[in-house]
Amino acid sequence: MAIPTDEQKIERRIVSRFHKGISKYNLIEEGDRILAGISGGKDSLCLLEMLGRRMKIDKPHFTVEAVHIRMENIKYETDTGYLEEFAAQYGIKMHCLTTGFNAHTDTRKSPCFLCSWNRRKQMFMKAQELGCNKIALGHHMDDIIHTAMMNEFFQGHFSTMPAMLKMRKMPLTIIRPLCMVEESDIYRYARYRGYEKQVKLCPYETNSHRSDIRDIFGRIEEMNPEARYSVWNALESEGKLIEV
Ligand SMILES: Nc1ncnc2c1ncn2[C@@H]1O[C@H](COP(=O)(O)OP(=O)(O)OP(=O)(O)O)[C@@H](O)[C@H]1O
Repeated sequence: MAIPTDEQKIERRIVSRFHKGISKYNLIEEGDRILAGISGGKDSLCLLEMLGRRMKIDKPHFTVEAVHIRMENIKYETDTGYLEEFAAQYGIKMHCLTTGFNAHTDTRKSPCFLCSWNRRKQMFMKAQELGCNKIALGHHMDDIIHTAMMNEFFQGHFSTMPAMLKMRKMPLTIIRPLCMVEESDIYRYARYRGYEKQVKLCPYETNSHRSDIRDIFGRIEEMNPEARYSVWNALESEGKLIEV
């Protein structure tokens, strides 16, 4: 039997962790209509590829459409043609929407907050217009762990972005199917697969706390390579990964 290449090993690990996350947290059910949020970065492209491939497997039967949202007041140079073609490979329709916000109308809120709030709002509206019951986001295991650390150290509570979150006020559920996939695998897989890097020119993009936490957690993992599983188990045993 042929020895698997490094690319094949990473691919197998991503596919297996993607399936594990879906079944463990029951993220996809028969008849689901999923809208995937695609920024154009490696994580959401990987999400789209995995959903597209999973969709071809017989059970559960579900459908996927994708949405890419641009802010008219932010100089984002995403190649929408590339995103549409990428999605089309898997038989997925990509909707490209443009919206905007005025950072001067509410100076109490940061531009990042306003941008992400508006993006979410557009995503919810599009999902409802398309009759989707779920929205899939490309956050992976590292995002979920770093968020837990940020919430603990800066907000004073033990919580994170859950793998599944049922919205209370609308018939929508947010799912994070890459929740058990590690960022380093996505990073290497994206390079092997030649995912086109999108140019982000956000004038507000400074997320120093998050990148500091990433560095600190990297140090912790050098001390204990099992640290991520420890944090994950703590989140799971405290019921923080599913909100229904
Ligand atoms: N402009 C956008 N349009 C649609 N969905 C988006 C957009 N920006 C972000 N998202 C969704 O929100 C998730 C988290 O966004 P964030 O900006 O934190 O991404 P990220 O960690 O840089 O990942 P990615 O590599 O996918 O850009 C993305 O994976 C994607 O599912």
